[in-house]
Amino acid sequence: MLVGIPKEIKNNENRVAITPAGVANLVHAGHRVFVEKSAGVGSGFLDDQYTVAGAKIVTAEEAWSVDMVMKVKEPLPEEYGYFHEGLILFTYLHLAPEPALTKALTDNKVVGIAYETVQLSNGVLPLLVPMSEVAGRMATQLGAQFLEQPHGGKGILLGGIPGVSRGKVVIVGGGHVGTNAAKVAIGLGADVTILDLNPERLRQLDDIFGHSINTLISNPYNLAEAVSEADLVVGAVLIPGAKAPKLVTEDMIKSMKNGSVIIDVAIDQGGIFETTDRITTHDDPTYVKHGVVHYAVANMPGAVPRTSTLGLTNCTVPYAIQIANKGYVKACLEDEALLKGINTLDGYVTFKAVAEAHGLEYKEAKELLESSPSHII
Ligand SMILES: NC(=O)C1=CN([C@@H]2O[C@H](COP(=O)(O)OP(=O)(O)OC[C@H]3O[C@@H](n4cnc5c(N)ncnc54)[C@H](O)[C@@H]3O)[C@@H](O)[C@H]2O)C=CC1
Ligand SMILES: CC(=O)C(=O)O
Repeated sequence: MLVGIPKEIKNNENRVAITPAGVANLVHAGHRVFVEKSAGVGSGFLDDQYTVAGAKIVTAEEAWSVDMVMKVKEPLPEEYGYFHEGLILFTYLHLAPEPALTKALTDNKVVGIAYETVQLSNGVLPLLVPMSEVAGRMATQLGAQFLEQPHGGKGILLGGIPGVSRGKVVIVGGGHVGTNAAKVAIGLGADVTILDLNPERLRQLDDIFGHSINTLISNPYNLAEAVSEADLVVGAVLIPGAKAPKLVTEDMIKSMKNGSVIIDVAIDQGGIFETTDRITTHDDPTYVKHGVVHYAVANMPGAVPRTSTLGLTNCTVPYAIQIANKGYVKACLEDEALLKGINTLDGYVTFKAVAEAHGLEYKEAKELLESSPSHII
């Protein structure tokens, strides 16, 4: 199979979908790899390293004229023109809040396999986890920074000092982002509260962190109370593949003190705060609404590309090799986790929550794959 790796074009997105080691693995398995010129530079990988590993350095157009494109972020409108029928696109897609991208993929009959919906039988999302680890740790780090007065915050140190109280961090959603945000917040000495809908998850968090955290079941009453007292709120809720629920209302934001900070990590799925009505960029990451600093960058790990590229590709490349070796039909029919990653196929939306988000017809990927000529042969 011919695999293409375009350079990412999103604002300050310096991750790349493959390392030279990943290229060597694909080449060793008998595949060809086209890497767009300078695609890896932001992550510290030079064209020469890719060449030595067996890749060919090409233009953007050539990197898209392949059987399978591996990317990091969802394609931007400038890239839709490269879509072609039967192209396998293996990347984060986040289609629920993206009607135009969903249409471009279905109109062009692209096989859209989304990293974020590949799901193991125990519910874990193996290709989202590494970036959630990064974004969760960054969320507290960034929150602490934006609480500093020169960055628009109320001017508090999350850990306090002897004789002065600690800052309050409220984390909504106790999954991978939430747990990693908590680790850093506890390390800084903050007063940490985690809300989750799932009591079993709260039990696990209690076992992990003990008395270093407070746990609260997530409901509008508890959320309103916790948010009103918080210095920093981290939005870390996920319903896989679906648009994020707007759990924190505008009134709750109004109840926060001026100079408080919210970090809406879940903005890639639309965000959980009613007031994060737009995505921000690493160039201009915050805006102030009702006196509260809002951060809503949808590619947070792009700011630490070296760590993120290594962490992401550790997990994505083994799946890419499966797809390249077997073809997507066989690979997805033989691996339930990968099958769940298919969001668009043969011109249809094949992920229920995405179809529901856009009012489009839903078709089961398995059915379409089983009736595909390459399966029948
Ligand atoms: N902005 C960015 O750059 C990045 C964003 N993300 C996003 O962060 C979000 C969270 O991801 P993960 O932590 O990996 O998901 P996860 O699945 O590990 O955790 C989500 C948690 O939310 C909980 N939850 C669901 N409904 C809830 C409710 N009503 N109230 C409270 N908790 C609720 C679940 O029980 C679960 O524990 C996702 O949207 C993900 O795509 C991840 C990485 C980077
Ligand atoms: C998960 C995601 O949106 C990211 O890593 O950018």
